[in-house]
Amino acid sequence: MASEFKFAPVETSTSYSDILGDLEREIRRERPSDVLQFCANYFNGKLAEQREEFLCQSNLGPSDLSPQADQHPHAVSNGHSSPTFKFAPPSRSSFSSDYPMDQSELDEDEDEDEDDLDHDEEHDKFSTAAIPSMPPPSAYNRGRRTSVSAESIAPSQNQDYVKTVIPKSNAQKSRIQTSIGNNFLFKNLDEDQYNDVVNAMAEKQVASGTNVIEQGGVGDYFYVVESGTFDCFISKDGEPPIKVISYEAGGSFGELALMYNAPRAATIVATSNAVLWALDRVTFRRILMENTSRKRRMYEAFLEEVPLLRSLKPYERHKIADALESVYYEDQNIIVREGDVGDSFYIIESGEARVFRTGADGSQQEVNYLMRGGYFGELALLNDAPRIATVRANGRLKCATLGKKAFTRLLGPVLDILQRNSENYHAIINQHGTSGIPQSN
Ligand SMILES: Nc1ncnc2c1ncn2[C@@H]1O[C@@H]2COP(=O)(O)O[C@H]2[C@H]1O
Repeated sequence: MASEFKFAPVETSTSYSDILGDLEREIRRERPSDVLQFCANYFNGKLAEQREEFLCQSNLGPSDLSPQADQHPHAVSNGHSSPTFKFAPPSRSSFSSDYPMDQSELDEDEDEDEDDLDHDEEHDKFSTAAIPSMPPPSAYNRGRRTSVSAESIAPSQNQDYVKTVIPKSNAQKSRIQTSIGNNFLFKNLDEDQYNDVVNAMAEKQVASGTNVIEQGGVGDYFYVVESGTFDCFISKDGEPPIKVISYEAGGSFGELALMYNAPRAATIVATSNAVLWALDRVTFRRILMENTSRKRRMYEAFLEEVPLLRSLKPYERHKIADALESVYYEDQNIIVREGDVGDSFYIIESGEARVFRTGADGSQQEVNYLMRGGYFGELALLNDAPRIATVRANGRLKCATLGKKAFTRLLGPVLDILQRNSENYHAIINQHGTSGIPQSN
């Protein structure tokens, strides 16, 4: 880890009122819709210029500030539809691309130096016609934190917030509605919050092969996919980038850097021409962050314990956490009924459930018993077939549930385990003359 580099103050003849005068002129000229964000970016730009000036004066190059940069691969853009890479390394030693920080670090981090905003080259990578104009991005000091505070750290407590409003046609609004309708992060918004989010979103047309986010860059936007596909790559310790996940319509990415004031944890590349809705950092933090981090924290420990999900990477479990809903049942309540159409998958958070099948003589036979961490309801979803068993609460029961779409999208990596286990059910069927029963683990 590089030792912290301290900037010596640069002598400047610019007075406070000159600075404010310049800013005032810029604001009149640019007429930004988000004045606060514009000011934050403006001062960051100034700060970067000042530091560059200092670098020139002291004959330091950026690599002197970020010594790891040269040790990492910088693959070259080929400009075609295949992904292009240009990775910059995360600059914080505490940062891990699996998951940047835990909550205590987050709190500490927030107390310590609040939000910071650097400009990023991301703005220049695709059409930003719908995004309020920003000062030119600075390539300086990538991924390194500056201490310009852009917005409150406790977003919900910020009363002075200036809302971002990007005018939209009804057609655009309805496209946003469709895009975020399947995304769990937008569930439970009240009407005002929903309107604020729709108003703040900016449409971005992205050409295939574009790096929308670059690992190590600074977070400015959270993205929801309207159409097209994206791949996510992580590069670690000079090794070749590894593809960790793909996104399609309704998917979202880019939340981590905004939540944790951390460098971008991964590179996201468009694998087809695509349309994104970009939500600025201030609006994301004010409206979506609290709920997202609360849900991830809530399910984190539990999902780690679920045997089925053990092989998943932490980030894959976080995506599942975003999509989960907890449901409660009283003793003897039926959760799924044999013969019904299945639309949900269940993991037991607490309590117990008993599984029954109708035997050849029409009687109910108990065929399985499930406890915390056990799962059921996957067969109907996997096979697009009616439920083959009834599951009943044995005492009070709490389940975390995933709908069919989320199940298909998020449990892809454990599909082989699910299928293997379902073959075990068939062995049970053949042995006992009953149809298959979901196995707990
Ligand atoms: N395994 C992963 N680790 C970290 N980020 C990931 C991972 N998989 C997907 N991502 C997404 O990639 C995004 C890169 O930008 P962010 O760090 O802001 O947010 C990140 C996540 O939304």
